[in-house]
Parts: sequence; C-alpha cells; structure tokens
Amino acid sequence: MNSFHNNPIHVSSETGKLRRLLIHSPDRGLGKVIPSKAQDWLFEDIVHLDTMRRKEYDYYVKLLLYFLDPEKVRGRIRQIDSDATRGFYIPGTPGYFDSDKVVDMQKLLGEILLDSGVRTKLTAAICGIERTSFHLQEELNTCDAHELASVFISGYYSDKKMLFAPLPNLIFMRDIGIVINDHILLNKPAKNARTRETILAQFIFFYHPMFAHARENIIEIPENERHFLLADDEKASDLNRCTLEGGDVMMVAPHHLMIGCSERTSLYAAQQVMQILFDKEVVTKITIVKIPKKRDYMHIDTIFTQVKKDTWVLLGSLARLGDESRQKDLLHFFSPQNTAAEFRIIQFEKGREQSPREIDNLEDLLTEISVHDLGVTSPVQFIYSGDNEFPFGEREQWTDSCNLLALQEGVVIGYDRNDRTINAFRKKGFRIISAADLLDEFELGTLSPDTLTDTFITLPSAELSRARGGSHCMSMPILRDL
Ligand SMILES: NC(=[NH2+])NCCC[C@H](N)C(=O)O
Repeated sequence: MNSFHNNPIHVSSETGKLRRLLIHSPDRGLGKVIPSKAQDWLFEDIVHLDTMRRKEYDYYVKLLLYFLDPEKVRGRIRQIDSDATRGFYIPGTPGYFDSDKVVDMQKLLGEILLDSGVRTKLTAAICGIERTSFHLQEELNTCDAHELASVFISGYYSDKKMLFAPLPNLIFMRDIGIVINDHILLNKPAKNARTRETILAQFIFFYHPMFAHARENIIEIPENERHFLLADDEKASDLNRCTLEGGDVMMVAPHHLMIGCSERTSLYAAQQVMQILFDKEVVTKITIVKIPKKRDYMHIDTIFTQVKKDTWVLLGSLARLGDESRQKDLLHFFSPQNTAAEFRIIQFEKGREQSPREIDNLEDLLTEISVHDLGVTSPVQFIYSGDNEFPFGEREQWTDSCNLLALQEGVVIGYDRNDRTINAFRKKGFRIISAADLLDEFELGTLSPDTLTDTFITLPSAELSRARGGSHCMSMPILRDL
C-alpha cells in the first residue's frame, strides 16, 4: 500500500489549482447494462463501453494526470495509447499509472481489501444489502483484493457471472461525498441505484490510510428518527426525507458553502448539514439553492459551475438576465409548471440562523460570491448555456454544458458537443482546444499546463453524455489551492 502521510485534505474553492482528486474509470459493469434497466440505473441509454473509455474518458484521465501528476504521462502518451489492453488505466494491473494525485476509487478499495478484517466486514455488508447466499459471501472472502474491488463495483465475477447489479454511476465520483475545507461530508443517496456506492465510500474514507488523519472530520448525516415511524406515502416528503448527493454541494469560498435542494437533496438533509457545519465551525455562511425537482436538473452543478473567480457558466432559463428566461416567462406565465418559480435562494449566517436572507436570482448570488467572498474587482462575467439562444440553452444543459471542472483558474474541461456554449466561451476570449490537440501540444512542449489560462478543453462526449453527468460530476476534489 502506498504511504499517504502528510496528505492533507483541503478544498475551499471551486477554481484554485487542483492538486488531488478521486475518480473512477468506466468499469466492465457499464458495458452490461441493458435497455430496460438503463433508466432504473439513471442512464439515458445504454453505452458503448470501449468508445466511452478509449475515445472519451481516457482523455479525461490523461489530462488530469498532465495537470496534477505530469511525471506519469509526459513523453509516454503515444505508448499508453498503443496498448490495446488499457493496462495503464486498470488498478491492480502491472502497468497501472498508480498516482497519489489522480486516484481511482477502485484502487483504494483494492488496497483496503488487503486487510482481512476490513475484507470480512465489507463483504458481509455488501452481501447483506445485495441478499446473496452465505456460501457466496465465504467464497468472495477468499478472492484476490483487487478482483474483489472490481466485483463490488461492477457486480461481475471475472467478467463472466453477474452477482449483483453494477454501479454505472460510480464514474460520477463527486456525488459520493464532498470535501468542505478539512472535513469530508458523506452522501445519503436519493436513488437505490446508488446505495452500494455509499457503503464502499464509507469504508474507504474510514479505513484507507490516505484519510487516516481526517477520520475525526468525516461527517455523516444522521437519519431522521421520525422517518422510521412514518407511513410509506409520507416518507417521500422533502421535510422528512434525508438524502443528499455531492453534486448539490459546492465549496465556493473558505467560509461559504452552497447546498442545492433538488430531486436528490432534501431540505431536511440540507438543514441537518447546516446545523452540523455551523456547530463544528467548518463554515459561517450557507446558501441553500432550491431548484425544480426535475430529472433535467438533478443537482445544482448541472445548472451552474464556476470557471474562474469572476466567471461562471449557467443556465439562462433559471437565471434573471437570460433572454431565454424572459421568453419562457412570457410563454409560461399562465402555466402551472413555471419552473423558474420553484427556484429560490436563501442564505443563512452562523449565529443568525433565524433570520435568513432571500436572494433574488442566481446572477446576484454568484456576483456576491465573486465580489464579497473572493475579492474580485473586475466585472463578473456570465456565460450562458447554448449562448442563451432558444432552445439551445436547454438542449446543451441536458448534455452538461454547465457542468465544467476547473483544473486551475480559468482552465476548464467540458463536453465537445455543446457547440453554442463553447462559442460563447470563444466570444469571451477563451482558447478552445480539444483534449487530443492539447495533449499533443504538451508532448511537443509548445504548451504547458502551468502557463495555461482562459482555456476550454473539449472532451469527446457522445457516450459519456448518455450517462447524464459531466466533468464536474466525474471528479471529487480532495486537495485544491485557494
Ligand atoms: N453531480 C452530478 N450532476 N452528477 C450526475 C449524476 C448522473 C447520474 N446518472 C445520476 O443520475 O445519478
């Protein structure tokens, strides 16, 4: 097992230079989804696994490594690409990149499973929720640790036998938890398809040495006691349900956290988290952004993300300034489903929880963050999904135009298919470059990650976008500069 001492955990910004993160490369389970289960497992369609890996996600990994751990890839891209077995990307295989900056959760899982005590407990937990036979539990206990990690994630034994459902959404690592300053908040998933992910995450954060010094700082949201006694139809209410997913939690400034209340994160859970974080003095300001409970939006990071301290990308129809939003308001004035009306922003300050403040619209909130929390003096810029042109704002939001991952100030990764959004970035002076071209330039030495500014890196996305999450969702930052 790698030694991980002096590995701090700290995230208090969305755009400071990324130093360490958790990811998970698409595994064999994803290639076994059938059409009738795709929606239950929160995918829009079945995906072509080989294309998704080789032509899309592998570029994400190479980019992350070039920025966070260049020694692993510099001068080797051609060689890595020519290996048909993709061993470079598969934890537990000899050629694995094995970085402690870009960390696949499957690798950490394999490492904790080397310990027989942990293996017995986790195998019992997984076999319990998956209702397997006792014999299978005993058999799994004798498996090789890395193979067992792969079984727990993919649901497949040796790529042949299906033991339980796969976890296709584990590629959206952001949702399993979130680092808030030096604390880790674990999720409570809203969807059954994501339950096993939470157990795996719990074991990794509590048992892996990478997080040993942060154990005391792991926050788990307590279940609502009343919940157990409620009739089933009452359980679904937002005020009783206790669910929270990482895509709804955004650490925008050292003292300021945003929590989305959405299809996935309940008001009850948000309230609990607020109380815990204020009591522990982890942050002093929490803004609750309540968005329509709609599959299109699912988490707040599907509606907006930060590009640099003074620049944000967002969906115009839920914002104030967008032309598209005005048009929608007129069109939907008499409609009972005016989604913009379900959008509310309430801000709480520690010590004054009883007198929260309402903020009118998303642009006002984001401007306040840039100016007051981050000290920006330049004008705050908004870039709209689909360049705010009807109906492209919504089309491109659906394929994650607003879900960008900042590798450092102003350098973001986003999907290549969102043409109009990308054009809006171009108009604001951003360099647009494909992941493949950028890697070529890095290899040639004509560009360098350290000196890059205002750049939108496009990631191929035909398959990835069917899974309904973007580069922000696919990352769980562990360490970032301010
Ligand atoms: N942070 C995010 N927006 N995550 C997107 C998750 C997408 C995934 N298919 C789900 O529905 O759960």
